[in-house]
Amino acid sequence: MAIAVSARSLTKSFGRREVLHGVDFEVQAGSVFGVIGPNAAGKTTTMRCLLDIIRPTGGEVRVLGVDPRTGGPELRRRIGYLPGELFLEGRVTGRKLLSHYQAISGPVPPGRIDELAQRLGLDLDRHTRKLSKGNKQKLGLVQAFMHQPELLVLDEPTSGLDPLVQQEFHSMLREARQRGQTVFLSSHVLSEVQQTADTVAILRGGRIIAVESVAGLREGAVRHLRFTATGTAAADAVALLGTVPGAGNVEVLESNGTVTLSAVLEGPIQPLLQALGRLELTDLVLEEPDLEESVLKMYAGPGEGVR
Ligand SMILES: Nc1ncnc2c1ncn2[C@@H]1O[C@H](COP(=O)(O)OP(=O)(O)OP(=O)(O)O)[C@@H](O)[C@H]1O
Repeated sequence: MAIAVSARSLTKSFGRREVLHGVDFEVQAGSVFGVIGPNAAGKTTTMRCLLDIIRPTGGEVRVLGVDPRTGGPELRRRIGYLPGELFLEGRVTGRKLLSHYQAISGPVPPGRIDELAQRLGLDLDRHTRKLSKGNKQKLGLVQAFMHQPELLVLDEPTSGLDPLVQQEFHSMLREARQRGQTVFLSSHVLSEVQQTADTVAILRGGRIIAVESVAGLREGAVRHLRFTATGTAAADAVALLGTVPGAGNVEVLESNGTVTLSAVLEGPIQPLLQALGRLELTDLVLEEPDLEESVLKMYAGPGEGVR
């Protein structure tokens, strides 16, 4: 599959201080790639290198097959960029500002700006400097998405958005992916990346410490489960669960001829389902995996343990 964005041994220093220490990654075309990491990890710096807002000190970057240093306006038009901090101080309406951006970004399908603004609940006729933080963010999103670019680079896209608008944004991401657009986004929040990305990279202290498929993370993640069965002895149910790889922390409650077991599962669910198929179940709850714990393990450096 084609690679839409790549970085090889990317370094960036500000003065004598190196903040990216040799970052490597590849983003498959048509995928959603999420970079998560704590404050000052280097997420914004990496994105700025991709857009040639700043220049790398060393290493190699390719964006849509081009070196961003030589891509110029032609490459810029193929990208939609939402910066982490938007400065919208002009005395213009959102509509006017977007039509100005349109001259730079290239053609926007008719009706597209109004459609996006309506979906996000943004009033385009208000002056930009009077907009709240969340509404400025919406304007930034419309600007990034409006010309349906091949690549979307989104720095903390949901920051300041309320949960309903976040949902709408997630739908916009899904649609972009279905259209074959590539998305490179950053976030502090794993749950967001978990919902939207195919691949997640963990950036910490200017280094990529892990790149994982979200499906892989999900498979290795801890899930909580609970089930109730009839016609079985508690000891037999516990023994059965003991045959499932990755099942542990088993707790049992027996009452009125039913047995309720709760446990955690750290591994694939298929063996669990096979084992449970041998029981007469009256209830089963298998929670959505919490990837937080898996990622915390990655955040922790050698000897630091999980915080
Ligand atoms: N223009 C600059 N001059 C000097 N140092 C900078 C500059 N831009 C970023 N830095 C430093 O580079 C490091 C990485 O910053 P960056 O903004 O890339 O992190 P981030 O992962 O995006 O963090 P956050 O989540 O807080 O936005 C920080 O220590 C920051 O202070």
